[in-house]
Amino acid sequence: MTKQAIEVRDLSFSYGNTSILEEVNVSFPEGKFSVVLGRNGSGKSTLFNILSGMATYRQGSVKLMGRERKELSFADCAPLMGFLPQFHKSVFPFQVRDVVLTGRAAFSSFSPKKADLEKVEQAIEELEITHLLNRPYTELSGGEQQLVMIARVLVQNPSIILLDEPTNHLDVYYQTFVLEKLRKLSQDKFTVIAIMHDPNLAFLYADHCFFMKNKTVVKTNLSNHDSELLHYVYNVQFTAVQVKDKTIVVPTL
Ligand SMILES: Nc1ncnc2c1ncn2[C@@H]1O[C@H](COP(=O)(O)OP(=O)(O)OP(=O)(O)O)[C@@H](O)[C@H]1O
Repeated sequence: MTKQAIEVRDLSFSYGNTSILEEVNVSFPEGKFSVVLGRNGSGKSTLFNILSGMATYRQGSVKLMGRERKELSFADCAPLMGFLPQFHKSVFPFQVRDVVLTGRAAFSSFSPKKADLEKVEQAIEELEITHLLNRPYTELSGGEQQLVMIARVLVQNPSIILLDEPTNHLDVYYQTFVLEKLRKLSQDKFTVIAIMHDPNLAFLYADHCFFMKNKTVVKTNLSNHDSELLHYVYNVQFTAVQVKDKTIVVPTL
């Protein structure tokens, strides 16, 4: 049986009196690359903020590797989950090397060890951003900052990697580069869960796609590529076309 890295049961969440999530039930399988899609404001980031512990839930259950999320301490969570939030602005001109190193903070407190520095070098090399190593983070472009923040999550080496729009600001080369990397990480037994906006990139790279609509994750028997499901989620008519063994969808003209 497939093991679930995250199990969400009957989760509801409100900001003040405004209900954002209602009765969400979803499980993200371990060692797979899952993508969450849905229209703007459908609650994707809110769900991720709850999964990552940035927002606190009062109704329902969220289990990470079988353990209730709100009962886990910061130290419990660091090896379990790394999170790339949607917005990450720094006002301090720290060098890229130091920003990435903060991903090891939960493991090394204030005195990084040789192994921590090696992990930083390795992540920076893996993401092909060695040329940025000594640059102030605040002077980087949006896409460069995004890559630095992905490296920061990787050095944490968590079992579950949660990314809110990881391809934000990235050019086509880096979009495919990062998605390849995420797919490879899932093949290496990491659980990768990302929010994305492009259904085609999700279909090309992910093992599973989940759609949010009407404050919850859609339960459906329809396949991901089904134009009927996509119409329901996005209120746009889609035409599906076959490219080799892949299905691609385009808005119907
Ligand atoms: N801190 C907050 N206080 C009040 N309402 C909020 C807050 N954060 C988000 N919301 C509202 O919650 C709803 C869901 O927002 P959320 O950011 O989760 O959506 P999303 O699906 O991630 O959207 P997008 O695709 O645009 O990033 C929106 O209506 C938003 O205005």
